[in-house]
Amino acid sequence: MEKIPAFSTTPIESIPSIVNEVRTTFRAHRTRPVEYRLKQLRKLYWGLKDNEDLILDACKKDLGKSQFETYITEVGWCENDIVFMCNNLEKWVKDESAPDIPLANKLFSPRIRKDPLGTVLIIGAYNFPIQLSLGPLIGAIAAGCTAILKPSENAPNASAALAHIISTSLDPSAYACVQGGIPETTLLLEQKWDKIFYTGNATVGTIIAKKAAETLTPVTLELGGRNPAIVTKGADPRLAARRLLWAKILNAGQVCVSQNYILVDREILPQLVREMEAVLREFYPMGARESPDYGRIVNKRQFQRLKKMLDESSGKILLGGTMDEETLFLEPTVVQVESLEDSLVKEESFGPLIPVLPVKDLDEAIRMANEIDDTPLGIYPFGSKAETDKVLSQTRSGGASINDGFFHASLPTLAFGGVGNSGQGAYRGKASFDTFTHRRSVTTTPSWIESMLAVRYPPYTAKKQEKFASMSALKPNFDREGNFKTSWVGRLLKLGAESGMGAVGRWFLVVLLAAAVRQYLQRQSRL
Ligand SMILES: NC(=O)c1ccc[n+]([C@@H]2O[C@H](COP(=O)([O-])OP(=O)(O)OC[C@H]3O[C@@H](n4cnc5c(N)ncnc54)[C@H](O)[C@@H]3O)[C@@H](O)[C@H]2O)c1
Ligand SMILES: CC1=C(/C=C/C(C)=C/C=C/C(C)=C/C=C/C=C(C)/C=C/C=C(C)/C=C/C=C(\C)C=O)C(C)(C)CCC1
Repeated sequence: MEKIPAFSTTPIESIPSIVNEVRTTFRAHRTRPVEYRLKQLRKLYWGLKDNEDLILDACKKDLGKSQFETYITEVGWCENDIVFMCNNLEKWVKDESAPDIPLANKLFSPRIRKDPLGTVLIIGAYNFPIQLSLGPLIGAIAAGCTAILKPSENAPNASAALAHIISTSLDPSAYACVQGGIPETTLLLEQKWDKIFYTGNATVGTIIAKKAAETLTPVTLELGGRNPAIVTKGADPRLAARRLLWAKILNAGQVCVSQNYILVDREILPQLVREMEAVLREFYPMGARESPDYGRIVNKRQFQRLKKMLDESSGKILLGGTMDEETLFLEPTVVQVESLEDSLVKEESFGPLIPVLPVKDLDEAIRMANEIDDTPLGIYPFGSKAETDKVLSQTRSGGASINDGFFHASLPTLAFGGVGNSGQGAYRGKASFDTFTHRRSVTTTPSWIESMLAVRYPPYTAKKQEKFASMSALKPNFDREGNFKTSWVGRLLKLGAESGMGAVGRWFLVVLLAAAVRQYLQRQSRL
């Protein structure tokens, strides 16, 4: 197996010229042909495949990630993403015919062309250092952009592995990896970009959005959130315990989309905790510390931040609570918390801390969730269909998994992104292509149509305006009170019902009535 190269920051003075080179390549239109893009994606696939061991080793060193987790969430994930892109790209790059065009305007062949945005900057985060860096890069390549990737310096081995894979697999004049932390990223942000794609915390997200605004650069922000899980009285406590624990022990809880706290109906709290205890024993029969499947906190800074959160909590530890700073081990820890002001609820933990807040009913749970964070990245209600529907209709979030912890985020081709505080924009699957693509509206005016277009030219006359209105004015189907207006034929056909479903119901009754009358008449004629 090849050794992971040592992490070394990219020399600051070289950054402007690296950016300049990829921008020049974009301007030379080299990355536009779909064949070029496919070739780069295929090469990246093999770059990953040939370096799987390197990546497994890097993720183990950076985050104590098990081989299984690195495979399903990082290397296997990205390989599949590339194959999916390659299988669909030729279909997606094609012009789309524009929707909602009146028949006469079809003569101008209105269509949507898919243009690459240009030269883009991708800034990755440490917790899924491969997936969160390569996922957007795969989208950028597919869209025909050139790109600079800046992986997180807080996963230094993964950053070095990525730099190696990118420099040996991809066209170096179009794609480059800049390694480093704040000074390097700050200088990168000084350059002109056509899009910045950032994954990480909201404080830095704000810095990036402000900097991008100076040059009207579009941004995608994949941020965090205080994601609630809600467990109602009607939920199955065993199922909720199993699913929510899995969502919090993956990557030792360093998952943007896992639940930050659980609102649980007071009545079933003891059952839920009992089930959690049993599930943890099943997952880790020798304890989490001894398990080769359980990861570690990324570094001392994050470890101390998590320890402080736990120390400052006035909650009661129900399960777990052990830790070891030397090895960055933090046990999955369930804490019963009574206040929304508690340190474990006020901030995103981004670690294996699991505060549970007892609530009196679903209404209280929804009210609390909206008070804590009204636009989290995900929401996870467990309960009956009526209860989970109610949660969806009275909250907002980037995504949601009903009766599960972040299942929606484990589907690789489902668009993924936040809303409000948890971010803007989305990617994965086709959305990764779309997020780096400009949908350019294009028409072609045929020469032979000129005489018909004369109506648009001066001198303007009332007759011309009348003609134009007769061709283009749409008739409203609503009155001055804002009510829907149907013609008498429509009203007759709908048998006076307000809605389509109402009309179906009325027609059904008419048919039933007619059948009954017919049967009655037949019986009468037989007598
Ligand atoms: N929505 C998502 O997909 C997603 C994924 C992962 C993490 N997150 C969120 O990110 C947070 C954790 O990640 P993090 O931010 O601690 O990761 P991090 O420390 O890896 O930082 C993220 C990136 O920001 C850069 N950065 C840091 N300070 C900067 C500055 N001053 N200027 C410019 N760039 C700077 C880093 O170099 C890094 O590349 C959590 O809130 C988590 O929920 C969101
Ligand atoms: C199809 C059949 C079946 C179905 C089987 C199914 C659906 C199995 C599903 C297994 C799953 C979902 C495994 C889970 C994998 C988890 C993954 C990939 C996690 C990913 C996590 C990610 C990407 C985290 C991201 C974090 C971010 C972005 C921020 O930090 C049967 C078996 C039911 C019947 C036969 C047919």
